[in-house]
Amino acid sequence: MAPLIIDSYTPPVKEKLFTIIDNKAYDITDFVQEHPGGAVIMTQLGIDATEAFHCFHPSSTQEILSDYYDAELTKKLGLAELKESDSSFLKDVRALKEQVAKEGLFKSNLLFFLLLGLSNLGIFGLSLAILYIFGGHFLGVIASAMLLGLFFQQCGWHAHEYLHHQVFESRVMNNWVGGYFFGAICQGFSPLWWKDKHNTHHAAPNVYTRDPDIDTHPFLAWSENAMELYSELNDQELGSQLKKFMLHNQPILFFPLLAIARLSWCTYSMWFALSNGQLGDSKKMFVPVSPIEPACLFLHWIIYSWIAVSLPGSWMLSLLFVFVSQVTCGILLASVFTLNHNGMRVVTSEDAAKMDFYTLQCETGRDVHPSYFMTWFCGGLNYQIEHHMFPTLPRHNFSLVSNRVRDLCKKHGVSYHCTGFYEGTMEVLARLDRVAKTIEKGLKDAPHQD
Ligand code: HEM
Repeated sequence: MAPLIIDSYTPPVKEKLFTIIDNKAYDITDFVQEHPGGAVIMTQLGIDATEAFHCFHPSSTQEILSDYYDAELTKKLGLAELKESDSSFLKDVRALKEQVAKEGLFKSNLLFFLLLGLSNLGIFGLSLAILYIFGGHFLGVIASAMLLGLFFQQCGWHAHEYLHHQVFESRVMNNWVGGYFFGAICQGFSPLWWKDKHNTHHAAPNVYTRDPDIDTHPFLAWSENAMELYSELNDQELGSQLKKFMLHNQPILFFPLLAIARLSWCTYSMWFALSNGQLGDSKKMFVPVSPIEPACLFLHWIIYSWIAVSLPGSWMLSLLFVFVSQVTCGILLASVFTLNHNGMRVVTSEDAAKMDFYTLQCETGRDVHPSYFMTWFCGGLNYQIEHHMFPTLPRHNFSLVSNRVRDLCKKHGVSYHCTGFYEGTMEVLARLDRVAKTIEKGLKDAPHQD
């Protein structure tokens, strides 16, 4: 199943950073620090990046690719002898992608996205109207704040699809409407922080140490591989005791943690935007952040604070408004988000290198049975497998390709998991429980060092 036979050629070129695109090797040693897409490029070092490359770039990037083509590297890699990928699944998915493009399914219906955006702004308007009329009563405040939480959640989905370039052909328009407007001003998330994290997740979903979405230690451990992170625990230290407590109770702590997810993402966003993409970590790769980002984020917090403090009742009602809107959004966003991959197979980098790009995407993703409500509520992310295979496919066309993806998976014996919202949530909790128990047992059985 291995997509390209590059492993055996790796040793002579270790000193260079390279990646393979369409059977050619590119020397990206000096380019990685300047890469406009940031650190995601590091997930594709020394491996076949063909699919990832075509997923993320406009066709214009192809023109600058030749600047990095390395004849010497190519010679060392013996690329002349490289044969085409031997994964029949990969070939079939490429053919499906061509067919889907031929049918025009990558083209978005702008009216659909306009109505979707307007209906969500309607939810915001309703939240404000309730606050205006019933803002002096705690029930009115709770109802308004819950609607605001729903509005925030839906803005997250809008930002997601625009920043995957599903909507407009113009990347600039997608970045403005989805990134600055829905993402930063309405939702309070930095579009670049999100892209940096989310695109890395797409390039390496559920790959241990590479996918930032499963890097939730010490709050939640998603795979037994995380055992190594607990091996140094010392019962005398408060920090260690706390980590053990979190691990032991992770299925119970899961929902309270979801509730603070939004605040955590907003904090990271602001930090990312103000630290020019480095999050205070000097080793993190530089991502140039436009000053428009922090400006939009400040605007978000000014408008939000203004709404909260201008409530007619006491300051307790203002606090209630903030609390309920944050918790509602955190739970609504994260309960969908965790269903996408959590509790599904987690692989090591070595395992991932042996899988082709699409097998990795299918086997680590979970679909949730679609209905009009579910697809709206999840922002189309209930078609997670299809979304990962074709990230630029607009939400309204997922249903037109999902059967074909499922059939291909069946034909090639690749896992395709689709379940209900409740059953998926139970799977996530069961995984948390199993991982916690396995790690605890491993720690108990490990020989003690004196
Ligand atoms: C030599 C190889 C590469 C070159 C020359 C290159 C070049 C670029 C350029 C010019 C952009 C800006 C595109 C735009 O204007 O929208 C970009 C963005 C990006 N690149 Fe690369 N890239 C390379 C490899 C990769 C690889 C291997 C990955 C993936 C895993 C990757 C992921 C991305 C992502 C996620 C973005 C951000 C896209 C967005 O803003 O929506 N790149 N790259």
